[in-house]
Amino acid sequence: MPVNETSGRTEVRARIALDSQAGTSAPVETGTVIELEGVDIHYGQVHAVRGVSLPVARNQITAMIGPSGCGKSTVLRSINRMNDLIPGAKVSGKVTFHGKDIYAHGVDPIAVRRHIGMVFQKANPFPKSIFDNVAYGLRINGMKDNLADRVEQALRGAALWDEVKDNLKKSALALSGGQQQRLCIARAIAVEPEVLLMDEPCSALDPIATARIEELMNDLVRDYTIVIVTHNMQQAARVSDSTAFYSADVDEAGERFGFLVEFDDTQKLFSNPSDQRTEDYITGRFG
Ligand SMILES: Nc1ncnc2c1ncn2[C@@H]1O[C@H](COP(=O)(O)OP(=O)(O)OP(=O)(O)O)[C@@H](O)[C@H]1O
Repeated sequence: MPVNETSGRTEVRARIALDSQAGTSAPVETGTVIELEGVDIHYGQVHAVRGVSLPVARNQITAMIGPSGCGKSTVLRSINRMNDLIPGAKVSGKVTFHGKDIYAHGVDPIAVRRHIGMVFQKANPFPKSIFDNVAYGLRINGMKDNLADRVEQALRGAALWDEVKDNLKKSALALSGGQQQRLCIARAIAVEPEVLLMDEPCSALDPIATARIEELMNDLVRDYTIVIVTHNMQQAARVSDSTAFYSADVDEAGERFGFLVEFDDTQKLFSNPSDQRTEDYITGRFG
């Protein structure tokens, strides 16, 4: 059951242009921030993910669940063009951000990632100070004014400020795993993205650190749209508003591929799924 409510924020984020040309058309404000339409993803000759369509709603948490290898992370990476960094990876179909195709000619993937940030499975702080980790994206994006304030705000936003405020010059590598993951969240939100993609952000954490991140997600969703990949169905049920359940199958040629089985309101998907395969998975009969 979703534990958060969509915030009644009155402030509407300024619509964002992905490139200079894109800024010329008046954007339409809708509840959908990102839309995947018939997305296919290849790794070289392997057609790993087929025909995924789903909307991502603003200021909500969308979870992606499913068995290992069904393509959850692959789909997640397609949302901010992280797959561009994998040799041989190719995304076809359409991924739009506020109605604009993020794969269109002329769209800068770095600009996409600035608006759609990512937090990875394993915390990956740079071997730098806590301050410099958070300031890193600000500096490379030219957001150098009020640097200390921005770093503080990001650390507060990631619920880490109180723990590190007296040690900002200390190496980030000296933090605990849970603190490192919150530092990575601070680093991601410092550049003020609109969307946060989280790829199994708690899988390396103990239950206490996991609970802190879940609590944090609940706070962050007031200001950000979140998409999380998780192996943990209970986590998806606890934190998300909508859930996408993926599975894998084998085609006539014997090639394994992942696909979206069902996408629905989290409460509905876990209590009354439409598809037998979802029911089998959530009740542990998947085999
Ligand atoms: N960098 C890559 N190069 C080639 N194939 C890849 C790569 N990354 C993923 N794949 C393949 O794509 C398919 C989907 O993998 P993906 O990691 O997206 O699944 P997943 O559902 O996130 O799995 P898990 O839950 O185990 O992390 C798998 O068959 C995998 O082997």
